[in-house]
Amino acid sequence: MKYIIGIGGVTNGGKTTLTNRLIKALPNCCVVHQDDFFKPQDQIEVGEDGFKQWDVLDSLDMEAMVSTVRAWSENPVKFARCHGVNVTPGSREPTSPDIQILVIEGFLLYNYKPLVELFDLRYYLAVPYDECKRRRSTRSYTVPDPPGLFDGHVWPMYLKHRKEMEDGGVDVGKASPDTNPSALQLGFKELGDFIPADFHWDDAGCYFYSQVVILAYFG
Ligand SMILES: Nc1ncnc2c1ncn2[C@@H]1O[C@H](COP(=O)(O)OP(=O)(O)OP(=O)(O)O)[C@@H](O)[C@H]1O
Ligand SMILES: NC(=O)c1ccc[n+]([C@@H]2O[C@H](CO)[C@@H](O)[C@H]2O)c1
Repeated sequence: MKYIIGIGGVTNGGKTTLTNRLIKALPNCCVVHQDDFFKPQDQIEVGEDGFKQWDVLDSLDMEAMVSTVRAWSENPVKFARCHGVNVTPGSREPTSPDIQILVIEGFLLYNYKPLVELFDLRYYLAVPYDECKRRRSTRSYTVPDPPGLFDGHVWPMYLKHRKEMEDGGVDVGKASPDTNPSALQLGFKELGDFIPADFHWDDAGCYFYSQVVILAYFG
């Protein structure tokens, strides 16, 4: 059985942190980071606002990203071995099936149709504006943020893409893992098995951890 899990959401929402937890805890688990598909700096357009437009789909080679995901789908075992992931053969017993997992982590996973339809599970991490801005101000990317980028470009693009995703009907939230067979097969009845112990599942169907809200869709 193959599963593709998306860890999407806002910049500095904790996607990499959660992804690193998941890949340690899950068997036969490969990872794809969307940030590895940024185009070279000289190909990033400068907007009318004067900022390089990093936080848009055009700044990413999404075709190459989808090809990478397809390469995993065609032969997960070969992909895992090529990427140094230890492969444990599962038994053919239904109770312990042969499971291969791909975790895809990134800030714009659910706005590109050829990618969005490949996920079996979608997570979306969100943090409030103040916390996001604070975290971002401590980060140093390969190309450092110029003054004003967060308010002038990063946050407005996050809001725009989130709205597009929601308007487009991409479901990232409010489904209970208790009712979904594919989540159960992965052992996701209690997500806390895989992520920090102080996560909790609230009545509205969202996970919380520290300031992070996790919306999860079990498709
Ligand atoms: N649950 C959490 N509670 C508090 N702080 C967190 C949590 N998860 C991550 N952080 C902190 O938030 C910052 C961003 O985390 P991380 O790099 O995982 O985010 P990200 O979503 O992958 O960011 P980006 O993709 O924009 O680079 C780090 O300083 C990390 O220590
Ligand atoms: N990784 C990079 O090359 C890079 C360069 C410039 C900006 N960023 C930022 O990364 C975030 C997604 O993780 C986006 O908000 C980009 O602004 C990344």
